[in-house]
Amino acid sequence: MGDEDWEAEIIKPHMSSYVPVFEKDRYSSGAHGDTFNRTLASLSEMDDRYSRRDHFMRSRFASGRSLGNRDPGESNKREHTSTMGDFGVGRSFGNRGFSNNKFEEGDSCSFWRESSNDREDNQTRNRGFSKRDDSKYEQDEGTQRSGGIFGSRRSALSGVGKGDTYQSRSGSGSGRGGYKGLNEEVITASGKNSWKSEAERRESGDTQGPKVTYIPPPPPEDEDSIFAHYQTGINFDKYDTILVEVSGHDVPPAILTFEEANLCQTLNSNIAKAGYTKLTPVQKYSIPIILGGRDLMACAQTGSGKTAAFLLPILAHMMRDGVTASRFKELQEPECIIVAPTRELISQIYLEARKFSFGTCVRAVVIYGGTQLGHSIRQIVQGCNILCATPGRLMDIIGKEKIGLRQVKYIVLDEADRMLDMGFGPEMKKLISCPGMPSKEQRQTLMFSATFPEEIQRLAGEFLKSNYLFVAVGQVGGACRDVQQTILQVGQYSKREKLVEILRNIGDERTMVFVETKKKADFIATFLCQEKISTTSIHGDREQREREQALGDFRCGKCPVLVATSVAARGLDIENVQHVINFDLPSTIDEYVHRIGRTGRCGNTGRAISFFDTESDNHLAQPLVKVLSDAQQEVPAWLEEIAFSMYVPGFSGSTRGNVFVSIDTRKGKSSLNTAGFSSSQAPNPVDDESWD
Ligand SMILES: Nc1ncnc2c1ncn2[C@@H]1O[C@H](COP(=O)(O)OP(=O)(O)OP(=O)(O)O)[C@@H](O)[C@H]1O
Repeated sequence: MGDEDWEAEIIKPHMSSYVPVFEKDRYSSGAHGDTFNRTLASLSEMDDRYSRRDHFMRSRFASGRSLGNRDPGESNKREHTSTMGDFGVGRSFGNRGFSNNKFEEGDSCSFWRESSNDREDNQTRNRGFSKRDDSKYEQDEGTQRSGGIFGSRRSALSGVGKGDTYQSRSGSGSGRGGYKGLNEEVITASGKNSWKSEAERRESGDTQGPKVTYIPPPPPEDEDSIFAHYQTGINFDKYDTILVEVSGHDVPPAILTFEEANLCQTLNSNIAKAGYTKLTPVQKYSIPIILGGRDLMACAQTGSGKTAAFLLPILAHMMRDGVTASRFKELQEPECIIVAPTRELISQIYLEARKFSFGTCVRAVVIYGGTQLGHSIRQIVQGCNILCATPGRLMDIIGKEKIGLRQVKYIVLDEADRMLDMGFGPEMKKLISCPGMPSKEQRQTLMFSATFPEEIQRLAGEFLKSNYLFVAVGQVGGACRDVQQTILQVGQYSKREKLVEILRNIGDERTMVFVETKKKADFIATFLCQEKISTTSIHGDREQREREQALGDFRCGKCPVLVATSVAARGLDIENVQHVINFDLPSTIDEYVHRIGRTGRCGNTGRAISFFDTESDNHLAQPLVKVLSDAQQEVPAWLEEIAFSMYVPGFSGSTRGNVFVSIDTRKGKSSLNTAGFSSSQAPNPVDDESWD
């Protein structure tokens, strides 16, 4: 069957009554349910066709299931042949006739070759916006309460709202995940510079579309939930053996115990209630540096306690400086601003801030896109010492003059490499040049991540005092050694079968499955539900309420499988995630390191299995070999062969995957990359599609 047949076939709408587990409760009837069913029907139909095709593929190439044992050259040839014959290499289904409503309308082809049409910023184009009257924030714009991220890690989040719909992709603009891209400043009707990009306006709900009405549920108030935590793992003590390097002048000595930090009694009590008895290496070094008033860039492996490494000394300073209890005011002037790239991550950081500031007069507030703007403002005006925010919502609130920056003493960029890259860098630059923002000499700027590409480190200099310190725990950009990494050679047409096989073996253990695009996340989640594997999904096209519900269902074990795009790759700290599966490998090795870091946290062990498709992933072979060997993992011989074959000494042309030049062919941009395994500054379509 040729490409045309395939496309024509899969866009036909079909009815089906099937509703997957991950949305089952919601769609028993009504128009929305119909929509959803129709969508699923298309998927289901497509799935059937796909299965037949897949089956055809397998029977054509009887060894298709054991690609891992094949000679790479042979495998390449086979996969290539089958792809050419059936799906058409180089065809971009995604470029044909997709619009915002594509998913609901049954245009659900292009799961395998889609690119730009699955991107966040495409969905925002040509949407107008109107500036809302600030005073409206006091009005109740309607609520859509449901379970959310503010649950104890142990508590189940339940209660899917009645009448919920699966219309996150309906083009309403309400609560869509993504914001990115056009960063032009906007002069509003009042002549004020709103500091907002088009995408930010959409994130804030400041568009002509329906208003964002979602109000996240309040965080738990009881002490047990606030201090709920999971146990450190058997390898926690091994952190002590990791080499730490601190560069810069006049480095304060590391501390070895919490007592040495000389924190106030309330903080010490909170640390104890949180179950922290011993410092992790990044905490040992960062806490005295921050307490000493120095700027810091810290790079430490995933899951090794970076959040507390900045929160504790900031809180200690605030307490020492006699921070006053903030009270209701129209304009709040926080002492600390923490930014992170995703809504779920910033919510998590907020919960940590709330935990460590428990019993003090410090008030932390979180604001992020996809929620009602009025709600964010209401939270802020009640008092705000520590503001945790995603960049879009932050700039929005600053533009609305609800936040004054004159008192800012600390700025924290979590996932700093992501915050400074092409996607968020412009917002961050705007933030530090906002009127009233103290200069870098007058504030303390702190950056944390598990990865820090060199070019981003250079950019970071603009934000930091010249005498900043750099802490590297272990290999910069290295993977956590507590994660057992396995790379399997799996062609794209065998991936689903392999995934099911693995998940059946895994049983009920919590597993995150990463895929390349939002549509594919839905598709794979639906497919797994059809296979009777309880699954939910999180990506930037889902409404915020749905994203939080999905995360809640995953956290509490209701859905032990979470299919995610890169929106969930960084920072999320979920108890008991035992497995990460890269159904699709990410485009950069840094992203790989973050993804697999969702397991093996805090001294616990975990497993990561990645499907390596020789049609699309060869550029990752070299950096993967490096990451695997640095983490003392077994390196498959076939991967080494591919890595070796990709190596062209002295060549600096456009070959994707050359170790000396990293090129994102989808952007057509290249950047020098000495290690060959860091992300380029240019986000690619995959990145674009998944961030908010
Ligand atoms: N000293 C400690 N003792 C016990 N648990 C700790 C300690 N420090 C941090 N933790 C816990 O370890 C887990 C991981 O911490 P955190 O999320 O801060 O890691 P991270 O380094 O920021 O990871 P990522 O790079 O993925 O963002 C959290 O549950 C946190 O509460």
